[in-house]
Amino acid sequence: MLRRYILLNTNKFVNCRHVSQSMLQSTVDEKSGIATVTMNKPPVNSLNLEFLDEINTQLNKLQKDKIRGMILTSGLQKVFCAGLDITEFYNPNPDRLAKFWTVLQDTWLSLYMASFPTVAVINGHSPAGGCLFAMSCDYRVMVGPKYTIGLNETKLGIVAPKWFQDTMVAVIGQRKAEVSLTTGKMYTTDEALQVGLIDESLPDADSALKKGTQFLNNFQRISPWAFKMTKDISRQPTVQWLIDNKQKDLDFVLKFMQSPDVQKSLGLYLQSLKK
Ligand SMILES: CC/C=C\CC/C=C/CC(=O)SCCNC(=O)CCNC(=O)[C@H](O)C(C)(C)COP(=O)(O)OP(=O)(O)OC[C@H]1O[C@@H](n2cnc3c(N)ncnc32)[C@H](O)[C@@H]1OP(=O)(O)O
Repeated sequence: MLRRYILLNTNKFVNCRHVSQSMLQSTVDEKSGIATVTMNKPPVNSLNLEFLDEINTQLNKLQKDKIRGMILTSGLQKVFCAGLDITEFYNPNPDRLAKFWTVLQDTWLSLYMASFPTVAVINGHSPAGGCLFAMSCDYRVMVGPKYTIGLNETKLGIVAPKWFQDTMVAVIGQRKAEVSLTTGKMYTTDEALQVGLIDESLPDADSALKKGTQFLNNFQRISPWAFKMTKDISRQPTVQWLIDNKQKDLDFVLKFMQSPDVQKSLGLYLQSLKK
């Protein structure tokens, strides 16, 4: 269904096609063909099975609609995305955990290999899976200086899977990624800019959205086909492992997450979050 829609929040698009509205709001600017996808799952945009499924469905729809670019951002006050929903891992139902992990794999492949250019406007904290989503976009603009971003899995007593790690290596390089991953480092906006984890830092969400749009406008004069082929060649080494090893990756997660030591660490971490 198409209807005129004015996006509330900080984005000020008029003349937009409203694509969907639930935990995810998506609007397409009719003139530029740029979609703004806003995650809106209070309190922290944690990625559970249903939310991931919705994100993946939306990404596939935008691809079919042949949009010219996408901004991924958050509708929440101070969190871009808190990463994977830890309750999916704690005392899990194995069938649900398997579905959850498979949808995560598929969503990451859809985002990382999107046929259109993508920008993450990181308008809040972005730990773990939130950082993965941001790193999977083609450009990152972060609102500073008070938010943090990074792959903090070791701090939870868990391990970032190979494809999370490879995504970080592709952005900041092997050495910096190794130190960052082993220490579970959360970077401030300034540190993230210095290390190359983000491309730009802006003082407020409005200017960050403008910057993101400016980046996407670069592609007005670039053939979508040339863009996609170039991105595929550049990203193929990072995605190929997961494409070839989806079942192996899933089996490992199922085993790892059901081990008593990991469950104990997760329980303690969840408790500390509640405090
Ligand atoms: C082989 C490998 C196998 C598996 C690999 C698994 C990989 C996992 C990658 C991940 O993404 S794990 C998730 C890691 N995420 C985090 O560590 C983030 C934790 N959260 C925070 O640091 C903070 O919540 C925040 C900075 C994002 C926001 O802070 P604030 O605005 O102060 O909110 P609260 O901390 O008060 O949280 C509100 C509410 O939300 C709950 N919550 C927060 N994060 C999560 C989460 N990721 N999953 C589930 N629930 C979360 C928190 O417990 C609070 O709940 P209440 O019931 O107390 O309201």
